[in-house]
Amino acid sequence: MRYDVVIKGGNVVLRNEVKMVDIAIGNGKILTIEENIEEPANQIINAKGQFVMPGMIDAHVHICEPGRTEWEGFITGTSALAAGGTTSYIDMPLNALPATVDKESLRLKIEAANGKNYVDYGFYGGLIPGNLDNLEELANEGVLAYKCFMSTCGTDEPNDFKNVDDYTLYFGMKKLAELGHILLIHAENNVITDCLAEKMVRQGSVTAADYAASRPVFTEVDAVKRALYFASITGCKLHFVHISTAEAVDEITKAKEAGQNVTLESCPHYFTISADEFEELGPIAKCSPPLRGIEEQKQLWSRLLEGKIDLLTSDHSPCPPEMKFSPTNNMFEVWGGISGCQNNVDLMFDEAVLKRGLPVTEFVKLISGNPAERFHLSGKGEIAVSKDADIILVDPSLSYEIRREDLYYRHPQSPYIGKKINCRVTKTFVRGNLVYDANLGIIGKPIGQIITNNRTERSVKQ
Ligand SMILES: NC(=O)N[C@H]1NC(=O)NC1=O
Ligand SMILES: [Zn+2]
Repeated sequence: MRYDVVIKGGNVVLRNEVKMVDIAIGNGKILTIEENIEEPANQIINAKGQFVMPGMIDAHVHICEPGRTEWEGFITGTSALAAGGTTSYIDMPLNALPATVDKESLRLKIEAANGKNYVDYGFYGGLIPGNLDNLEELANEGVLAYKCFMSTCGTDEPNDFKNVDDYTLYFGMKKLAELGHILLIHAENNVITDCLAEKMVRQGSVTAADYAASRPVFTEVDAVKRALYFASITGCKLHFVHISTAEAVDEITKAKEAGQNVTLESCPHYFTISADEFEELGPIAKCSPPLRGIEEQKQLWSRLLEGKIDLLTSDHSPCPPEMKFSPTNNMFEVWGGISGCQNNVDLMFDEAVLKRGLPVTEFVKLISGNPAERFHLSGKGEIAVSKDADIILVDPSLSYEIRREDLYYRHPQSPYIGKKINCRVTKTFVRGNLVYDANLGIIGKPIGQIITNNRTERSVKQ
């Protein structure tokens, strides 16, 4: 038979081993994995010396379309994802307008996304005060899970997202437990962080260090513990987003060991940018929870290397440059969110695998296998026969410097500009289609397809 693509001679990262084998692809699927595939193919890729692995599944991305497309749109955001070695992502229910909190707003998202994605995509629904009765319709329309904020969020703009109160958190969990769905939680104690922020601003303490001090470690840990308790009595499955402290990881690990259905993610910036560097970089590196001190960062690294972190995600949360600027250098006034989704794979492969010796099979679980399993993306997350051919090539000997002009974001800003990375994503295939090549850039039309929560088959609505 004639294959569409054969990837030859790479170090292929399988579930539990790395093997030098060829991969044959047809109809978007992996058809054969063998040494020396000789059958003809329309496209033969020489992967010698490179790692061939499943593409990243970035389970935490904020595409701000519709409503705030000037912050980040599907075309620009997913170009960046493809260039960074991501082949699927899940879009957060906030930062677009309206926020994705009911059937109508989800339909607007689906409509806006249609035909504009270079990689495959799914959606989260939001849990906010007042939408308990909309959770089921969101499930029926195909959301992959739900997200809520325990810290303060949102603006006064109509239909923007809102953080939960404890009533909504508890009864939202009860409802989602009935629906069998996962609730993602941004865990920070809003009362304490808001009061500390107000106090800091009142006394004119508005530097990066002051901002970080207004969101201390214990405010993350406290929120994690409260959510775990609510989940233990409601039976809701939880996933904690962007965990920034070892103590929070430890609380979640204890709950897992006690039998709770709970997972957690962290993001490259918590491992690669310290609080001191935040002070030097300024607003571009502002996020919440804030970047932590070097000692905390070391502890977080040790948790990652011990296998206690389930997923790596970007929390790509972009905005226009003017929102990252304060004329009075007031760190509390600028947007909290880091543009980073183009440098998940290379940055963390460099830091975790090349510099710290994390086995590449474990790395692949963090970026692909675990998110696929957690969110039931059944055709994805692994290089295996019959899986989608969502495949990336990573050259471990190609170093490069991140330059502004190479970023595909709507606004090419990133705390990583100028950073040298000791490996490079050279090709990205989505269901067998080459969508990015390091020498050619983004290739062809946006071919990304929607992934819905139909658990038996992936339904494609395009
Ligand atoms: N609204 C929004 O994107 N918030 C994100 N930004 C960030 O730094 N943390 C978040 O949760
Ligand atoms: Zn986020």
